[in-house]
Amino acid sequence: MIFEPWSILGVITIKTLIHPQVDNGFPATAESFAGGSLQCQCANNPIEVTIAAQTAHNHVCGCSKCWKPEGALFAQIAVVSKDKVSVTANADKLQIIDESAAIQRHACKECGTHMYGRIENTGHPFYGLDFVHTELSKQQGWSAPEFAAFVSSIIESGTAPEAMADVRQTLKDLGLPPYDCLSPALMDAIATHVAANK
Ligand SMILES: N[C@@H](CCC(=O)N[C@@H](CSCO)C(=O)NCC(=O)O)C(=O)O
Ligand SMILES: [Zn+2]
Ligand SMILES: [Zn+2]
Repeated sequence: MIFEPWSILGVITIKTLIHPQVDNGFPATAESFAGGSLQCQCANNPIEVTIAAQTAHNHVCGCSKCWKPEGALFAQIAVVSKDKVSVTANADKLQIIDESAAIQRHACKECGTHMYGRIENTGHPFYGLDFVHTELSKQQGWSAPEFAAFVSSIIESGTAPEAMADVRQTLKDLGLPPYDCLSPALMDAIATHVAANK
């Protein structure tokens, strides 16, 4: 949250900030968009990851594991088939943050930016999909965010529980329905996978 001095008649307005890519609205998905590249935040020799497809299920995520830019309350993250993801520059700078996590996040050793998250467990409902932060791309047209996931989890990273009503209302106003896990469509997909593998 920040205090903004654009008050009218001396009333100070408090705006809840979610993520720089959504705080002032966001462009719609470009239907003909077919991919682009992501760069880490190093000034020299940035890692480049090329994504040869449009992304899907873009969302803001409040979990403590997804990479967030400085000062953001949420991460913004989408999925794409892992077959469409390749490291095209400075791969030697990548390291896996936590090998035991379901989503293994490959991050820059120098600037800390997460470049892609990969699921190695072939039995995981989302095996085959990589998690990527399209805000790291100079191209425009990536799939637009659709919902907010793991909203209550921001409390784990220090947000006061009393702020949650404002956070949820801000997300609704932005057109990002808030959920405390994933969206109903993704939760249904997980449950369908579990049922099919009993
Ligand atoms: N309260 C926890 C939740 C973490 C969590 O379960 N995150 C999800 C979503 S990440 C992308 O949307 C998940 O699938 N995590 C698996 C993993 O990170 O390996 C917290 O905040 O940490
Ligand atoms: Zn870097
Ligand atoms: Zn997350």
